[in-house]
Amino acid sequence: MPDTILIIDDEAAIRESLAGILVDEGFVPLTAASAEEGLQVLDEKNISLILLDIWMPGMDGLEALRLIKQRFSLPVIMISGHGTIETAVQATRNGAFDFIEKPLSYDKTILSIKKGLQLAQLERDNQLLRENGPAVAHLIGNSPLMAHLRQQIERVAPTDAWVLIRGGHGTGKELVAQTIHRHSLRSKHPMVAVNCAAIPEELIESELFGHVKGAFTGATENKKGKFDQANGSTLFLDEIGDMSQKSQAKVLRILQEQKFERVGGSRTIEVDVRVLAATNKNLEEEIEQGHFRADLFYRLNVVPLVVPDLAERREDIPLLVAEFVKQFSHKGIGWRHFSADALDMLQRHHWPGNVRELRNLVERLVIMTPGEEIGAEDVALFLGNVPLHPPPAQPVDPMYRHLSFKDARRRFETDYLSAKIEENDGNISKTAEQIGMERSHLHKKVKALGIAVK
Ligand SMILES: Nc1ncnc2c1ncn2[C@@H]1O[C@H](COP(=O)(O)OP(=O)(O)OP(=O)(O)O)[C@@H](O)[C@H]1O
Repeated sequence: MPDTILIIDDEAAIRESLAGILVDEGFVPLTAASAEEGLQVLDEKNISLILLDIWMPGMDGLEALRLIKQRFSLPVIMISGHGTIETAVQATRNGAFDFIEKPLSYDKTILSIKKGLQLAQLERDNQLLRENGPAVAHLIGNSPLMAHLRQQIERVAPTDAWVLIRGGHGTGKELVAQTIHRHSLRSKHPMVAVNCAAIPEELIESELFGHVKGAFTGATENKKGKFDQANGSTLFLDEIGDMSQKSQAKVLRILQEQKFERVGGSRTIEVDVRVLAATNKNLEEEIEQGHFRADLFYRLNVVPLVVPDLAERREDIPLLVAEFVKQFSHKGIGWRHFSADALDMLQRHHWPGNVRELRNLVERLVIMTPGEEIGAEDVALFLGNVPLHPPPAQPVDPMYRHLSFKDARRRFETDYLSAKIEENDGNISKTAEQIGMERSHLHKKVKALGIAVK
């Protein structure tokens, strides 16, 4: 989408010639004949950069620059016919990005505009990276379900299709969205994420679409929404099932026309945004109950992705544990290692909170276990009394398969006691003590079973 550049200059000839140059270079020019008019345009339009004359009747360029910088973070290039070093220094101090002199050189002006736009984009990206936290993790897991999901991601990522990601809490829906974005043509800008469930219903619209000053109590300034921030990039709408009907209607319109209006505003804003949406709600049920728009659901669900519950891909648990141990060790905790029994126990847990629950548990264990090895006892301590997924039933040992219960028991007792007595070199007292049995009782058993003692 082309950048819109605002030219504020009282000389009509300058405005016209600059506008012509800008059109030739693929920008959209807007013009204002005074600082006051320029400030008005800024309130109403989505401007990427300003060319601002210094000497104008009424409010001069330096004062306008001060007001603009207070309210917007936009690159401003000052232009002047009577440039002096002092005014240039003053303008830079007030936050001007560059200073060019009349008569304007075509090349210099375009170069300065391009640099200013690049810098603004870098600043926006940095801001988003700061807001969205550290670098994105990789999707771990080799189970057939994860391999299938990865294939689907690879197929859909480079297209511009909107995607609905479904799955339980903490299964990794946001990570899937990040992975799609990272493999998309929009990946040079950060993805913008919004958790619709975390924002009070009355503020969702303003958060997503922005608002104009005075739209509601507390709206003291014009504010850009997440759709503006994500222009040219990807917007991740988490918990889309929690969005109000009004917001759903607006999102549907963006999907169809890439247009929306700010809260309280009448101007239509065009954006180029790809939306990835996620939900753990049953949207079909929400539609039936009249809470979710069927048309939005069908438009979003063109490429449905389902992130499986962790309990459906237990084979991924050892890999995930290894990855999380690595992440936490980097935080200065030191290396830990999970014993085979501990991993087995983790694989039998039912994980209602999915990967997030596993990650939190590994973090707690890594911090709280003093030794290097984390054993099944440590895991049991932290998992508490939560019922474990029962281990799959083992087939009956062929040795007992055709015996009655009584004979199988006799066979087991004979084998077990013979082995234990041999281990203790035929010493009945030592054996009884080791296996927790009365000595006299063991004697009777040995006799009854006909075990030969050396
Ligand atoms: N396959 C995976 N590989 C590595 N880490 C994962 C994986 N899946 C999830 N995680 C991690 O688990 C945590 C939860 O994942 P995420 O936030 O993506 O889940 P979600 O489904 O969006 O959760 P919610 O439903 O609560 O919004 C994050 O720290 C994420 O990095």
